[in-house]
Amino acid sequence: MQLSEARILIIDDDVDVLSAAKLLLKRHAKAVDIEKNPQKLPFLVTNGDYHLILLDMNFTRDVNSGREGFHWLDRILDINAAAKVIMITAYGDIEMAIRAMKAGATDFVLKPWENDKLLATIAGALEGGATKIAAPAEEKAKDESKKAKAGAETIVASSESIRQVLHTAERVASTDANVLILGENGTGKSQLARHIHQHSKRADKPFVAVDLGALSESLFESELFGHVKGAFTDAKEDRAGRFEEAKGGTIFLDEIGNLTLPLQAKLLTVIQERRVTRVGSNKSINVDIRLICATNSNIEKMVADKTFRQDLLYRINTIELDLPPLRDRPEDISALADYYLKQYSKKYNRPVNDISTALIKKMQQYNWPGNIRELQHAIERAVILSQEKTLQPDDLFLKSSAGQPATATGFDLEDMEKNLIVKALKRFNGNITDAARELGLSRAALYRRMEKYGL
Ligand SMILES: Nc1ncnc2c1ncn2[C@@H]1O[C@H](COP(=O)(O)OP(=O)(O)OP(=O)(O)O)[C@@H](O)[C@H]1O
Repeated sequence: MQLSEARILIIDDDVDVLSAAKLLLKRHAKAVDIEKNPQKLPFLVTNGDYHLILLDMNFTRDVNSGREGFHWLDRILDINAAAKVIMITAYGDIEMAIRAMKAGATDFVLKPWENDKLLATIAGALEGGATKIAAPAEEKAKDESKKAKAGAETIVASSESIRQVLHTAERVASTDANVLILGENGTGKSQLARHIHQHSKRADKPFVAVDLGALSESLFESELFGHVKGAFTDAKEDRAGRFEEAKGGTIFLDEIGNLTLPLQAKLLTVIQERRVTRVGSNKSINVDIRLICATNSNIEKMVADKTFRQDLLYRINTIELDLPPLRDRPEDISALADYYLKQYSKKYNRPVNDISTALIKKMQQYNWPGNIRELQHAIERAVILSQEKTLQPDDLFLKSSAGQPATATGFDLEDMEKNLIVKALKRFNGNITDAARELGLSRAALYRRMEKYGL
C-alpha cells in the first residue's frame, strides 16, 4: 500500500519525538495520530484501524531493558497478528532491535533518525504486505507442522562428504536398523534424524524427539516409559511415555552420551526387549519403534573410559553416520549462506539478495564452532542489520581471525560497535559531526570510541 493512503500511529513518551515525527509524516501519510501513554495502545489498536504503528522501545519507566517495548509489541500482535510495527530504538540497542524483529516487529529505525531513512523504512513496511512476519505463536505452529510433513525440510548438501552421508541415510531409511548419528553441536544431527524418518515406511507415523541432556535423572523413567496414576505424588493420572507416543514411528534420542550408567542400563533393557513398563505398573507394553540416537560426545572414548556401556553402544550403532563439522566442508558454507540469505530476506522483508565474494571468503576461513546453527544465526542477524543489497564482510559479526573460537553467541558487541563506527565514518567521508549524529553519539563520545578502536 502507498504511504499517502496510510493511517499511522506513533507511540513514544518523548513529546519532542512525537511532534517531530508527526510534523514529518503528516506531509506524506493520510492520517497520523500520536500518543504519549502506551496504556492506551490496546484501545487504539482495537479501534483505530491503523496500517502502521511506530512504537518506542524504551519508555522512560524502563529505559534500559526495552522490556516495556517488547510487552507492548506483544500486546499489539495479540490484538492483531498482522499489525505492522516499526520499533524506534536508540543507537546501541541493535541487539534489542534484532530481538524485536524476531518477536514479530516489521522493522526498526534508530534514533535519532534521518527523515529520508524513516520514510523509506515506513514505505518498505507498507509495501511488504504479503511478507509480513507472522506472530511468534503462529510462526511456531507453522514450523512444527512443516517439520512434521514428510520431506518439508530442505537439506543443503553441496559437499561430497554430506552427499555421502545423505546417500547412506536414505539407503538405510527403509530398513528398521538402529542408527547412531555423530557430530558436533549444530551439524544437523536432528535434521538428519527427521530426514531418515521422512524417508522411511514409518513417515506417516509419529517422530518423537527426546533431548536426554535436558532430562533430569528423576524424570527419565516417567518421561520415557510413562506412569500410572498414583505412582508418585504428582502422578494425577495415567500417562503414556515417549516410547509409547512413538509407536509405529521413530523415536530420536538426542545427547545419548549424557546418560548416567544406571539410566543406560534401563534404556538397554527396553531396547533389547522392545517393551516398556510404565512407572508404578506391573504390566509391560509392546512398543514398535525405530530407534535413532545422536551424540556430540566421543562415544568410543567413553566406552574405553567405562562411562558408556559397550553393549548399549553395540545395540544403538547398527548404522553409524558421521556429520563432519562445517569448517571441513567449505563448499557447504556458501550454499548454506545463500539458502539462509533467501529465507531470511523473505521472512524479514529485506532487500538483501546477494553475498559478496569477500564475505564468502571470510566465512570459509572461519572455524564455525557452532556449525550450521551459528552460520544460520549470523546470516539472520546480517540480513536484519544490513541496509545494502549485497552482504559485505563487515555485515557479519565473527571473530576476525580463522581458527579463533567465536564468542558464546558468535556475536561480539565491541566488534559490532567498531563496525558501525567504521561504516558511519565511511558514509560521511570522515565527517565526525555527521557520523556522530547518525550514531546518536556526541562528537566527544565518538572520538573516545575511535581512539579505543584505533580508528
Ligand atoms: N544440511 C542442512 N541444510 C540446511 N539447514 C541445515 C542443515 N543441517 C542443519 N541445518 C539447520 O541447522 C540447525 C542446526 O541443526 P540441528 O538442530 O539438526 O543440529 P544438531 O547437530 O542436532 O544440534 P545439537 O547437537 O545442538 O542438538 C537447524 O536449524 C537445522 O535446520
